[in-house]
Amino acid sequence: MSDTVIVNEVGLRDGLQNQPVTVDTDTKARLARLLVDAGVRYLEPVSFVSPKAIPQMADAAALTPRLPADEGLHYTALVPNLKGYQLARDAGYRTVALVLSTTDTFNQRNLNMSLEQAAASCESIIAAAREDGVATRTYISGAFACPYDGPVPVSLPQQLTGRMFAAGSDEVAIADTIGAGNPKQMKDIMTPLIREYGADKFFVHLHDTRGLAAAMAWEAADLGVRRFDASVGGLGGCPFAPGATGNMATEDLVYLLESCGLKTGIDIQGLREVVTLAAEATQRPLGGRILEWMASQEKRGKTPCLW
Ligand SMILES: CC(C)(COP(=O)([O-])OP(=O)([O-])OC[C@H]1O[C@@H](n2cnc3c(N)ncnc32)[C@H](O)[C@@H]1OP(=O)([O-])[O-])[C@@H](O)C(=O)NCCC(=O)NCCSC(=O)C[C@@](C)(O)CC(=O)[O-]
Repeated sequence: MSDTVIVNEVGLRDGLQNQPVTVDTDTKARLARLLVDAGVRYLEPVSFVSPKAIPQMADAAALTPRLPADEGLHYTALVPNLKGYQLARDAGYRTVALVLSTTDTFNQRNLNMSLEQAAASCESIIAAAREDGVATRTYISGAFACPYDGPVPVSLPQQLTGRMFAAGSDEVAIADTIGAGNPKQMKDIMTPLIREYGADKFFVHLHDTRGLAAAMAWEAADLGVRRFDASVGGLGGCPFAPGATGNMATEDLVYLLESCGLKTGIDIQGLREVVTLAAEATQRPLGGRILEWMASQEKRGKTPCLW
């Protein structure tokens, strides 16, 4: 099992999409630069969605050419439908993230589609992307619980994952949208999926609503998952998922993984600078537990020693 982990930074997309303050394009570009300087190599900075649904993402096309172009960076754009896919492809994205939720209600609220319509829409996007040589990652949203209908059986995300792989999705991201899952559920969902498709096909996307994100991330890592989403400072949440608080903070995920011997290539001190700018831009306090601890050490005149 590899000890290298891909951490996909979704702060600029998931993190900023539901902030009451719309962060301007210039600041988003500065945040991206700081993230890359901190060692982040995978970023999901934009979504090509209806500006009426998510005004905070209306600058996706304008932001794209302003993102760092260093070698070795991997960008993903979230797309909710074929139109979004075409916009992302035309903007130059070589990987797109699709969204399929586990219930009719959630798909309806998020995409104005039934579950069946959303699944069929994902299938059309995947087919188009395959023709264009664009890679696809499909989010199975509400994999642990639906924000509207409550807990979902483990068979449901498994079945939708199978359908998306059968359609040709390159990867699947298992998402705990409202942070309602637990490590046992993680194990129950992921074990058969990993056995069937291989751990390297999966991302895990966690929200830390009830404080179990770190335990779930570690459970997934223990099962062999080496790809995670996270959001700097713990920004985030789907605007159409009541109760969705921030994503697992990138700095907490990095601390968890690195302290257990896995390699992320991301520097927590570097992330601190991103969090400072993100907090200023969103006008709210931000930061994971590890940053709180570091600040408390410094307050006592100590240099925080992480490892
Ligand atoms: C899917 C739609 C568009 C359906 O919305 P609709 O109103 O049914 O769409 P429509 O096809 O009737 O079009 C309505 C208008 O939107 C335009 N339009 C249509 N599509 C696009 C597009 N792609 N980009 C830009 N514009 C678009 C279209 O051209 C038209 O413009 P008008 O003629 O009125 O001027 C809408 O519901 C939507 O954009 N939803 C996005 C919702 C969203 O972004 N949610 C958050 C992301 S998911 C998430 O955060 C969860 C995740 C991934 O992080 C994982 C987890 O935690 O679970």
